[in-house]
Order: sequence, then C-alpha cells, then structure tokens
Amino acid sequence: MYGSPLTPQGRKLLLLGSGELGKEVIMEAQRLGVETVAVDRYANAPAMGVAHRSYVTDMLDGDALRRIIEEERPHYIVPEIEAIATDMLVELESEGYHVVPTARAARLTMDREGIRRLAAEKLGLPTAPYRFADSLVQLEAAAEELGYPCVIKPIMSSSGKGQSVCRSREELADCWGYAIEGGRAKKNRIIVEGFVRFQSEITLLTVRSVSGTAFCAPIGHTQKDGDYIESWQPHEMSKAHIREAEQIAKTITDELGGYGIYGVELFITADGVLFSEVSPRPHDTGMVTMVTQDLSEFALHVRAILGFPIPSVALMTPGASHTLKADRESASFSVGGIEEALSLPRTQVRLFGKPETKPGRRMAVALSTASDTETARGIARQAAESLYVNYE
Ligand SMILES: Nc1ncnc2c1ncn2[C@@H]1O[C@H](COP(=O)(O)OP(=O)(O)OP(=O)(O)O)[C@@H](O)[C@H]1O
Ligand SMILES: NCC(=O)N[C@@H]1O[C@H](COP(=O)([O-])[O-])[C@@H](O)[C@H]1O
Ligand SMILES: [Mg+2]
Repeated sequence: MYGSPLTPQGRKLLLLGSGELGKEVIMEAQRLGVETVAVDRYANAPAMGVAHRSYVTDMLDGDALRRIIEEERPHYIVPEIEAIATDMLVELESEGYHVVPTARAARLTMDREGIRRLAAEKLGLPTAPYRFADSLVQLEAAAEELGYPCVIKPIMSSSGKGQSVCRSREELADCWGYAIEGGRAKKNRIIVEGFVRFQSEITLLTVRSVSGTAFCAPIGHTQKDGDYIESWQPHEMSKAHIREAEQIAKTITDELGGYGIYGVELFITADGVLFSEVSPRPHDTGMVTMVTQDLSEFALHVRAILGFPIPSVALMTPGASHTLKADRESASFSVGGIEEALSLPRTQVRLFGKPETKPGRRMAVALSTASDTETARGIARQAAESLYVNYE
C-alpha cells in the first residue's frame, strides 16, 4: 500500500545511472505510481526525460552521492551502471537505506575482480582461466601462463570499453594501454582471461522476488568489440545446458541476494557452461524482452523491487533486438531511416535520445517478433540497418 508520487504517502525510487536501460526502469516504476529520481554524470540522459526529477553528478564521488540521497531520502536506491561509489552504498545501506538488489551485490559486480573471485574461488563456478595484473610486466607474465589469444579488460568498465583480444606478446603493450585508457575509474589494474572458443553465449535473466527465483528463456547474443550487436530469445539449448545454466545462475544470484533482476552471462562450450559475469540489474541484451515477454526485464525488476509477487514469466513470442551505433563524436546529429524500419512487420524502434554521439555509442535499438527466432533476427537486423545517424 502506498500513495501517489510527490505526496508523503508515496514511494520514491532513485536511479543511479540514467541510460537506455534506466529509462525503461523509470517508465515501469511510473506505471506503478512510484515517484522517480534519475541521476547520471551528464545532463539530459535518457532516463532523466521520464523521471520526476534529476541530478547531474560524478557518481564515483561518494560524498556527492550521499548529499543527493540525504536530500531525497528514497525508499529504493537502484544502481543502473557499475561505476558508482559502491562503498558509499554499503555505508548508506548500513544506515537503513535500501540498495537494489543489495549494496554488496553492487560493490562486488562493480569490479571484475570482486565478482570473478567470488564466483570461481568461493562458489567454485566454472569460468575461463584468469589472472589479474597491475603493470605491463605482470601482464606479460600472466599472458605467458594463459597463452594466446587472451582477452584483456580493465577491472572496471562495461560495454567492451578498454577490452581487447591479444594475439601475441608483441601486442601486449598496446592492449595494456587500451585497457588503462578505457577503464572507468582510471585504475591501473586489469583482468586477463584465456580466450573461450564458445559455441554460443547467452544471458540468463534471473529474477529474485518475494515469490522466489524465476528464470526467463535464455537470450542468445552476438558481440563485437566486447559490446552487444544483436540478441534473440529464446536461444535454442539442450536440456542439459539449460539445467547447468540455471544452476549457475541460481548459485550466483542466491549468493548476491536481494530482490530484482540479474543478467547472468554464460558461455556455452563443448565442455559445458561457463560463468562469465553478472549484472545485478537489467541487461542490455535483455531489451528484447520488451517485445517477447508478458513482463519485460524492466517490469520484472520494478515489480521485484517493490516486493510484489511474480508468480510466472511468460515468453509470448520469439523475438530479436539489433542495435544502432554511432561512429563519431557529435552533438549535432539526427537519426534517420525510422520510416523504413517501421515499415517492417512486427517491428518497433526505441530511440534513446542521448544528447551526443561517440564512436561505438548505442543510440537506438530495433525490436522484432516473428514465428521463429531466425526470422525475427533477420527482420530486426534489416530494421537496424535501415536506421542511420546523420551528422550535421
Ligand atoms: N574470455 C573470453 N573469451 C572469449 N570471448 C570473451 C571473453 N571475455 C569476453 N569475451 C567476449 O567479449 C564480450 C564482452 O565481455 P564482458 O561481458 O566481460 O565485457 P563487458 O564490458 O562487461 O560487457 P557488457 O557490459 O556489455 O556486459 C563477451 O560477451 C564475449 O563475447
Ligand atoms: N552494457 C551495459 C549497458 O548497456 N548499460 C547501459 O548503457 C548506458 C550507458 O550508455 P553510454 O555509455 O552511451 O552513456 C547505461 O546507463 C545503461 O543504460
Ligand atoms: Mg558482459
């Protein structure tokens, strides 16, 4: 039971990170009559346009976060990206604030070391072999042990930023420089992983709510330069692989706890399923659920956070998503080809409305459904390929 937004009886949700995923979270919260506050590092971020209020601040600055949170006193603090002053979230949680799903989940998943050590070393989940390094010299030693190719990533980054595949010793210095440059918090620490020759990779959306744990149908995806290009649901998998995937997802999400949606990233290999990483929040590849499920990953997240039951999640139709990315930096641009994209059957487009483009920045997504996944993938690709960014 709660009252309307902007009244003392209302419920208030504060979102840390206001991109395309947060925009959908806010809209779902609005549908349930929740007051919403959006925070990000830049003005006019996608979720800010649909929230009641917004703040622009450096979210890695704990004191700045505390000031906003003490002023707003939200019922729910909902991290939307990983690069947040999560130690401050742990502190605020100990003072009685509710961090989604938990402050510990946000802290552990903000850096690849925290979550990888928990998954592989404490929980014994199968992962790619890995090492950590603080210098090029350490990286050289680690790469020699793991062999080539190997994958090098900043300890804190997402959407493939700073990530590269290193094919030989000669490339190490460049990969090191790229990782240090691309990391969010400018920490000189990286993870190097053995290259996994997977058959496919999936996101297993796993929602923890008052009703228990529920799994969505597996989402297959393809990635380029560490960032997602297309995703589809359901991804065809053997029963044995589905069982393994759900078991891994249950283990890691039980450990992290709380209520909300998790995106569990897994590699399907000839030797079984490997854990890759997990987002304690909606996942970019899960945008496809806006057209495939009765409750999207965003609706599920909000419903779980508010403590409402989720008795079931239904897959209504096969579907696919395909992204539109910018290829240069500009603050003066338009997105074209929308008519062409929308002339395709069973197709929708989400324009995120980001104020600036950057090379590789995701600007929109095309969403299509069809009677089978392959057809949906083809239509979503065609729709996304009709879209373009026109720079002025
Ligand atoms: N060890 C590996 N072997 C082979 N491919 C890998 C490996 N690690 C990552 N990749 C590829 O790079 C992609 C991105 O990696 P990862 O998920 O670790 O980065 P990320 O920056 O956190 O991405 P996002 O934020 O989009 O989830 C993976 O989905 C996979 O396609
Ligand atoms: N893989 C994580 C992911 O997709 N996160 C989504 O991208 C936004 C950042 O986009 P930007 O870098 O274009 O500002 C985040 O705010 C989130 O919505
Ligand atoms: Mg990932």
